[in-house]
Amino acid sequence: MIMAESLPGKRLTTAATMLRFAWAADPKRSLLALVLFTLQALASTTFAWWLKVLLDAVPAADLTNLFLATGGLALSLAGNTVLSHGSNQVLLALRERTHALVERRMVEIVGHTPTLDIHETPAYLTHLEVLERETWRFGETVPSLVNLFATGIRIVTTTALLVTVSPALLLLAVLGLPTLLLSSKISRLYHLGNDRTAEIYRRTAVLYDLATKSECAKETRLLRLGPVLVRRFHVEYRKLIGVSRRVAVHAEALGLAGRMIFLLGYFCSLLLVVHWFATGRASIGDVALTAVLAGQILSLLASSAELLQFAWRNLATAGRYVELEGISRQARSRSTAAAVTPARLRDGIRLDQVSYRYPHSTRPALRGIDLRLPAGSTVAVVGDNGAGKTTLVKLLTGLYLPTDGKISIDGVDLATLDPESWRRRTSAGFQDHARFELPLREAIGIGDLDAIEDEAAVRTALQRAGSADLPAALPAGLQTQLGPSWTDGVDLSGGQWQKIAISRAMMRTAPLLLVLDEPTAALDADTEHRLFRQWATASERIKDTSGAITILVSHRFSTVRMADLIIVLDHGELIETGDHDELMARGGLYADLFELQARSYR
Ligand SMILES: Nc1ncnc2c1ncn2[C@@H]1O[C@H](COP(=O)(O)OP(=O)(O)OP(=O)(O)O)[C@@H](O)[C@H]1O
Repeated sequence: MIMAESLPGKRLTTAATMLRFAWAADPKRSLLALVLFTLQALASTTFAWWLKVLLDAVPAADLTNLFLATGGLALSLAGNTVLSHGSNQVLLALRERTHALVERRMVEIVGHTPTLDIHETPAYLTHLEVLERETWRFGETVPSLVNLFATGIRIVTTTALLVTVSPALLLLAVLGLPTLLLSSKISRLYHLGNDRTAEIYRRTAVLYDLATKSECAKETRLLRLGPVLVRRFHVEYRKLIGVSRRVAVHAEALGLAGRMIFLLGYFCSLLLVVHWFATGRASIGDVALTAVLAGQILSLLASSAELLQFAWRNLATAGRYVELEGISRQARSRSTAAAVTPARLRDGIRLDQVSYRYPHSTRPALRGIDLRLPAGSTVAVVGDNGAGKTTLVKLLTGLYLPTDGKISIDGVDLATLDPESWRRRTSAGFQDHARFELPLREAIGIGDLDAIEDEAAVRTALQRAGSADLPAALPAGLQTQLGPSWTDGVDLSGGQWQKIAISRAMMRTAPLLLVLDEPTAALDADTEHRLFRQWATASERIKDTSGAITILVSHRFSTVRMADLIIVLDHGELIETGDHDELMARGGLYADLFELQARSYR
C-alpha cells in the first residue's frame, strides 16, 4: 500500500493532484489567492525594511528618511490588513468550492468502481473514513503553498537584514532548522494517528447507528441494549481521545524541543550584540534591530513549521484520495480494452478452476470451481451457510474478479468484458437488498435506468415479481415516497421491501443473467415456489432469443428441485452438480439435505 508520506515521489504527484483540484474547482479564485497571498508576504517584508530605515535614521536625525520610513511602515501595515481581509474571503470561497468538488469526485470514484474492493478492504475503508472528515484540506492547497513560499521569502529577507549587523547572526537561521525538520516528523505522527483511530471511529459510528437507527430500534429496546451501547460508546470515545491526546503530546514535545533550540540561539545572539554594544562594536540601532528581527525570525519559523505540518497533513490526506482513485481507475481500465457483451448467449457461462479469497482472508471462500452453466438454463445453488453461494453469484455478476482461474461468457473472459456492458445485461436481487428511499416508481425503475420513466415497464416488473397489488396498498400508488426519514414518506414491511427488490430485478426484460440470491427469503415458501415457476417458464420462453441463465440461491428444496441444474457447494468447493433426480440417485449431500427438509414437512 502506498502512503503519501513514505514515498517522496508520490508526494509530488499528490501535490500536483491537489493543485489540479484547486484549479478545476475555481481557476479565477486560485489565481487571485496566489496574487493576494504573494502581495501580503511582500507587504510584511517591506515592514521589516522600513523599520531598519527608521532605526538607522533616528541616531543620524535624518528627517527625510524618518518621514519616509513612517509613511512606509503605515503603508505596509495598511496593505497587510487590507490584503489579509481580501485573501481570507477568497480562501473561504475557494475552500467551499474545492470541498464540493472533492466530495463529488469521491462519489464518482466509489460509485463508478465496478468491483467491491473499496468497501471490503480495511485500508481503503480507512482512506474513505479519513477523507470524509478531511476533504476540506483540499481547499487549503493554494493558500498553504503560497503562504509557505511567502514565509520562506520573509525568512530569507529578514535573515539578510540581520546579516547587515553581523554575518555571525546567520547562525540564528541555522538554529531554526531543527524546527523545520521536525515538522515533517510531527505531521507523520498525526498521519499514523489517523490510521490508528480510523477503526475506533468506525466502531463509534457502528455503536451510534445501533443506538439511533430505526432498523435496530426493536432489538436494542427488547434486549435492553441502551446502557450497554452508551457504555461501549464511552469506552471507544475514551480510546479515541486517548490516542489523539498521546499523538498531540508527542507532537507538541517535538515542536517545543525545536523551538527551545532556537530560543537558546536567540538569547545568545542578543547577548552577543549587547556585548558588542558594550565594547563599542555595535550601535544601539543594531541592538534594537537584532531584538526585533530575531524575534520576527522566531515567529516566522514557528509559523512555517506549522505551515509545513499543515501541508504534509494535506498531502497525506490527498495521498489517500490518489490511492483510491488509482484503484478505481485500475478497476475501470478494464472497460477500455474491453470486449463487448454478446447480444445473446449461445454456449453459456464457464468457470475454469475459479477461486476467490477475500482481501485479508487467509482461507479462500471458493476453491478450484470447474463448472458449465448452459445458455437458457435455470440453475439453483445450494449449500450450508458460508459455503460460498453469494461469493459465486458476486463473481458471476462481476462484483469481484476471481483471484485464480477464469470465468468465460460464451468463450470470452469476463475479466476482459466491459463491466458496463455486462451490467446492462444482468439483473440481480439479493436478500440483503438496499432500501432505496425514493418514490416507489423510481425504487423499482432504477432496475433498468433506460426505462425508469416508463410506468408500464414498472407495472410489468411488479407483475413478474408477483407484486402487482403493491402500489394499491400504498397511499400515493407508484408515486408514494418510500422511507420513514421523509415527512410524507412511508415505511414498509420487510416483505414489501423485498417485493420491491425483486421487482427491481425484473425490470430488465432480456437479461443474459438473472441472479436471485435468496431474495424471496422473507416471502412464504408457496410464493417463492410460484414465482420461481413463473420465472422458469418465462426464461424457457426467451431462451431461444437471449439464451438467458437464471440462477437462484435458495435453502428451500421445493423450489430448488425445479431447476435444470443444481450446484452443491460445501466449504467453498463444488461437490455435486446435476438435476434433482440425478442428485437424489447419487445419495450425496444434496439427497441428505433434501430428505432432512422433506421429513420436517411431513
Ligand atoms: N466481505 C467478506 N470478507 C471476508 N470474508 C467474507 C466476506 N463475505 C463472505 N466472506 C466469507 O466467505 C465465505 C463464503 O461466504 P458466502 O457469503 O459466499 O456464503 P453463503 O454460502 O452465501 O452463505 P449464506 O447461506 O449464509 O448466505 C464465508 O466463510 C464468509 O465468512
